[in-house]
Amino acid sequence: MIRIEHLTKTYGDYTAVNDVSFVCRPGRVTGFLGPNGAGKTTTMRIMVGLTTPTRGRVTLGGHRFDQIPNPGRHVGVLLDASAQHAGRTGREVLSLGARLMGLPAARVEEMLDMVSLTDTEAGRRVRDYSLGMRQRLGMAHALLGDPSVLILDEPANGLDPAGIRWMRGVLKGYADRGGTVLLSSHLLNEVELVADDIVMIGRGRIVAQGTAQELARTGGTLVRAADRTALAHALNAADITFTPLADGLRADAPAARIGQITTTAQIPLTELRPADGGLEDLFLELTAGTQRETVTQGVTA
Ligand SMILES: Nc1ncnc2c1ncn2[C@@H]1O[C@H](COP(=O)(O)OP(=O)(O)OP(=O)(O)O)[C@@H](O)[C@H]1O
Repeated sequence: MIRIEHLTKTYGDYTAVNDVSFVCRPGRVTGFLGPNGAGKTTTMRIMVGLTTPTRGRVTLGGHRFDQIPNPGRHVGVLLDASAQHAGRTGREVLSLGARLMGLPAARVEEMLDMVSLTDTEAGRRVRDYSLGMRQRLGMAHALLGDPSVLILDEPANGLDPAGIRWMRGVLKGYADRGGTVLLSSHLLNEVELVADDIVMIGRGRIVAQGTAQELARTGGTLVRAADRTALAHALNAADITFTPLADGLRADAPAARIGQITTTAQIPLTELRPADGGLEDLFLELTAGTQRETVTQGVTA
């Protein structure tokens, strides 16, 4: 369990992280989603004691990171795939980690195998690794001590599609065995395919959090009927807000509720389904103004 409570980090008069609170639960993957510069890395660095918070605190299994003896046995960390010593080989990086954590040498080979780094690749210096290979090595290092918590900053960066799928499988399997995973990304589709819970951050503040299903539902329901006037009238009568679309409308209520209302009002529907891109719309909407690009209508289609 990771518990983040009222975390704030300021640099001079700039607030990088602003009163952030959330919990990551065992057996679940928590996606930490936000555009560039939102405050994800800063939050994660505070979690593992690399940055001091201005206010608030983080506990991992009830303890601050710096109070955990042999932290690698409890918390696996991958913050920067390029942080490893460039002059060491992948195998040396893992062997050193294993020795520091008091693990048998066999664990190194096990991990190399798990992340599919071949014998030749493991013998190459990290400076000659591709970004994807560095991420694999970083994952091996994070999992080396068989920790119960994983903190990963953009771990899929640089991985090819097969690598991204592999990573998803590793994280899901890890959570299924009871592990706690926090994974950051600025890419929604990367997160929504693997996360059970999602925390969205924009300009240092949490803008939404909940289960992936809950947040997807906030996309509302797409509903179409031949008689649009009758449909709008029925929704108004039921106090359901909606947004008119070119050939239908998006109602701010679950599909089951809309179905109930339109059935009672005897309005034949031509379409009724959760609105497309619920999470994506929400992400773009909630972080609008916190992004560098201007989000214009139609871009999300
Ligand atoms: N040491 C520092 N001094 C001043 N500002 C900093 C420092 N570290 C981070 N920041 C600022 O804090 C903000 C949040 O940065 P952070 O790296 O946490 O964002 P992020 O969500 O991880 O972004 P990205 O997706 O681009 O990695 C940015 O505006 C960044 O410039």
